Amino acid sequence: MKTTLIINGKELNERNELIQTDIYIKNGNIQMKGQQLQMLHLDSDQIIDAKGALLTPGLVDVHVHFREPGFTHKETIKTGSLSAARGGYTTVCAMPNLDPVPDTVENWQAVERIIEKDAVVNVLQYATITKGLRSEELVDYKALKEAGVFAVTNDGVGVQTAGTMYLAMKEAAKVGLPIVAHTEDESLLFGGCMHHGKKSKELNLPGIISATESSQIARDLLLAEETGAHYHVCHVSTKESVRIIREAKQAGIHVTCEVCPHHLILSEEDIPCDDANYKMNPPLRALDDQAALIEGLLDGTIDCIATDHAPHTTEEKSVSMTEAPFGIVGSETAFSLMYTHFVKTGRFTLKQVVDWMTIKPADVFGLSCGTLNVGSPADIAIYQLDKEVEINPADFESKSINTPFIGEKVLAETLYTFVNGEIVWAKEG
Ligand SMILES: NC(=O)N[C@@H](CC(=O)O)C(=O)O
Ligand SMILES: [Zn+2]
Ligand SMILES: [Zn+2]
Repeated sequence: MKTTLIINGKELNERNELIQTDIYIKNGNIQMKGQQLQMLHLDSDQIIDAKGALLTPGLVDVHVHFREPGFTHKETIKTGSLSAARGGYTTVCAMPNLDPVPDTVENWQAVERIIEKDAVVNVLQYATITKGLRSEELVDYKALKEAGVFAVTNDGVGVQTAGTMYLAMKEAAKVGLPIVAHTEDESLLFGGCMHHGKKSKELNLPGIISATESSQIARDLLLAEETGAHYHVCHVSTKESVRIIREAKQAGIHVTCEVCPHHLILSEEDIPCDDANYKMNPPLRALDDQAALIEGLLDGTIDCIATDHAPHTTEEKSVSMTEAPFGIVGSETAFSLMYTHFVKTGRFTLKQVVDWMTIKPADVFGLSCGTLNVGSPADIAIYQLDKEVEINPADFESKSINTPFIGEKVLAETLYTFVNGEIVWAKEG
């Protein structure tokens, strides 16, 4: 195993100050941290000069779609994990809307084997809440938990019946599995492809009302209260969702939630025309929703930031929003976009953004990652904060390029990503 010395890095302290830091990596762990470690003449196989760049814990993304097995023309575990690495992510949680669906120990272990073989970052694979993602039969939570599953979700579809969700929470709670929910009441969908509001009227496209999401969260919060389950809400997008989650937290219900960079940065007003690269589920909402998400992060109602990296082919995305699949890629641009839009503009501190993308998501599921503490695995991202680069699909590691942010100039470029002390991604040159 290699030993590595990273010199001339800058690490954030608790007061959001950048402190000169060197990191010495041995046996895959952070062995030592401090200033002028070079003076100690440690034995090191390689020295990486960070040249004043930012060192953060490797980012943690609790919501990605890697499409393998089943949809490998969109992404694979290999390309998805490389894409995560390029964004500075070192631990990601992969959604189970796959084929075959990981709804049994056997199917879940089959995905695990591909992860073991191909993933360049740590990938935790979700199992499902129900068989085949249908709101009918529960999966065997006890067997899945014993096999090593950390949480279950039907992401991509909502659990449509309250009875199924109630039983799922009751059974999952017994074995300590969090229920992670994509909340969408299909009876309130009415064929919508974007937020029901100003823009859907302007473009004359069918809208999705906010209650399609929030009413199912309301139902589930009460079921979580009843059952004591840990209930985590995916990609919160409406002001009503934020409000009821805030109230639920105050009432002591065990609820956590995530928000995506695109819902923080964009609103329906930013959709220029019928362009499917602006189509994702949940959709870009109104300006007051966007404001509520930002406020929700700031007051702790929203726990963390997750990308919902959802690759689809260019062909699938070159049709009308009414026809195209929902979803945009996000792993490679998340940190740069958050830094550029929120830190550079003074709306969030760098420390807040880093925490929401590292230790906070790790804490939601009790994962032992997301820090640069001595003794922890050397999962590290190095970012050059001050250089502007254009988001260019030619640079993407992902198989897919479906994002509305192409062509945007952003700061905070990833220079290196380390997982267990090994470089898994490095900027060329
Ligand atoms: N977010 C999306 O718009 N799409 C996701 C499914 C999901 O996360 O709901 C996908 O799998 O493509
Ligand atoms: Zn979803
Ligand atoms: Zn998703």
